[in-house]
Amino acid sequence: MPRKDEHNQTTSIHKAAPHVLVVDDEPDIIELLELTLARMGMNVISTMNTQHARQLLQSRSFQLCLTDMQLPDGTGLDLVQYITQHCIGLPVAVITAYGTPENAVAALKAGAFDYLTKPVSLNHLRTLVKSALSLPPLHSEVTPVENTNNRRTLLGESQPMRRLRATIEKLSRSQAAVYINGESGSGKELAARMIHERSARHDEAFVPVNCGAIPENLMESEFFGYRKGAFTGADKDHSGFFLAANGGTLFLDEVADLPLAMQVKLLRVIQEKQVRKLGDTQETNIDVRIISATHKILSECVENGLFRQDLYYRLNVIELDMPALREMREDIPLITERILAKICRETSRPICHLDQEALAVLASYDFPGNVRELENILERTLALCSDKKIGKNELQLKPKETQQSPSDTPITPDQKLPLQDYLDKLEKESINKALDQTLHNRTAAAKLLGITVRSMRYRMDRLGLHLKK
Ligand SMILES: Nc1ncnc2c1ncn2[C@@H]1O[C@H](COP(=O)(O)OP(=O)(O)OP(=O)(O)O)[C@@H](O)[C@H]1O
Repeated sequence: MPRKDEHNQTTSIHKAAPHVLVVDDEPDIIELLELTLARMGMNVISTMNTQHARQLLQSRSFQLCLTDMQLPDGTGLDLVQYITQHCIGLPVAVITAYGTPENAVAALKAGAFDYLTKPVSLNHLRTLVKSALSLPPLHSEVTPVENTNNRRTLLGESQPMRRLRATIEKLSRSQAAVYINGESGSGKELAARMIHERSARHDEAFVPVNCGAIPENLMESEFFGYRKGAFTGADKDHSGFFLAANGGTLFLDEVADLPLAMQVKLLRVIQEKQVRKLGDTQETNIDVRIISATHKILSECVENGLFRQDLYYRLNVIELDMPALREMREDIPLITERILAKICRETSRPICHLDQEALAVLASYDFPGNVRELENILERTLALCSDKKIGKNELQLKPKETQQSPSDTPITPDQKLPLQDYLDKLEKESINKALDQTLHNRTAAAKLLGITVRSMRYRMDRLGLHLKK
């Protein structure tokens, strides 16, 4: 009997059963998906082309859409784009042919929740469906003031911060690997937590790992765990980061610091979705979302041979750039007030405020350590001052910190500057010299310094240097 375009599994219809739209032109796959989903208690509607899928999406309400990539009248990607524009909040997953990872990445970038590879593994399908259906309801967090449920959020009302929060909201409705780039203290870990807390994985663990802080000889046992007796001192079983994060999110901070040998092992685990503890003979299936971050430029680490390109592509499906605090100066007063209120609450003291002059000093400061540095400055200030109104002197910013006394004299290490300040000064001088020599041609100056143009741009931004017009 010829297959009709639409199959309504009336036998399994239940009032509260989630509705799933399946779009595929292969009868075998439709049948497999219909059977599996019906057994999971879903109400399935199937169609074989994108045009009919659009009509169904317009006329009915669904809780999930599964679509093949290659369809007779278009691609699954078209459908993902249609859904992200017209059915906001509806998770859509694509089914890609084996060996076409670029399709999966394109779909994730376009806003797909996740992807399945053919031949479809029923285990993966079930996990995907359960995750998609446990997504929390969509809500807008473009304005954090509306955030009523006490979850931590990135503060700020500037354009970059509002855009960032909107992107985080979108990313939390996907399973894609996210790579967060930004300066130290700019909120990378907070962004990763926000993605996790707003995702289908919010009830499972968020496991943050500082890759730069683990001794190389312990890396494998820390990441993959071990069985009792695997080595001297292994007196009990240990889960390791991957198993601890199973079902949840693993946050790999300072990922550029992973040694190359460990990168190979990490890639294998991410690709296979299986982990084997040291001393174990069995692999365990894992379902972990990876979010990674570094203050370095990862693509440069790849260029320099310090980071594997294949792992870079796995981790960097979607890139999130954290703005530096000095790029959102207008937010400094608001963030300052919120941090002050928080410290006052935590230390049970009356709420205090900065006066206009003190706020102006902070608003013009460059914050190389970003919001973390602002937090430290305010904590120090409140620890030393009991007034309700805080003036600029109470902030105790050194002249260098207020950046009101730039010195043109060359500095040497004997001047006992903090190392970072000393290195920044040297870097600034070299860049300025190269720019002068090349009549402010950034590309030529970068070449002269033996760095890429991207690195040059990043360093100039970081040091607050501008090209002369
Ligand atoms: N926009 C923001 N609003 C409120 N708090 C922020 C914001 N950005 C950063 N913070 C706070 O600043 C501190 C540092 O943030 P976080 O640890 O997320 O930075 P990071 O980029 O991961 O730093 P590092 O690179 O050093 O690991 C945290 O207490 C965080 O809550």
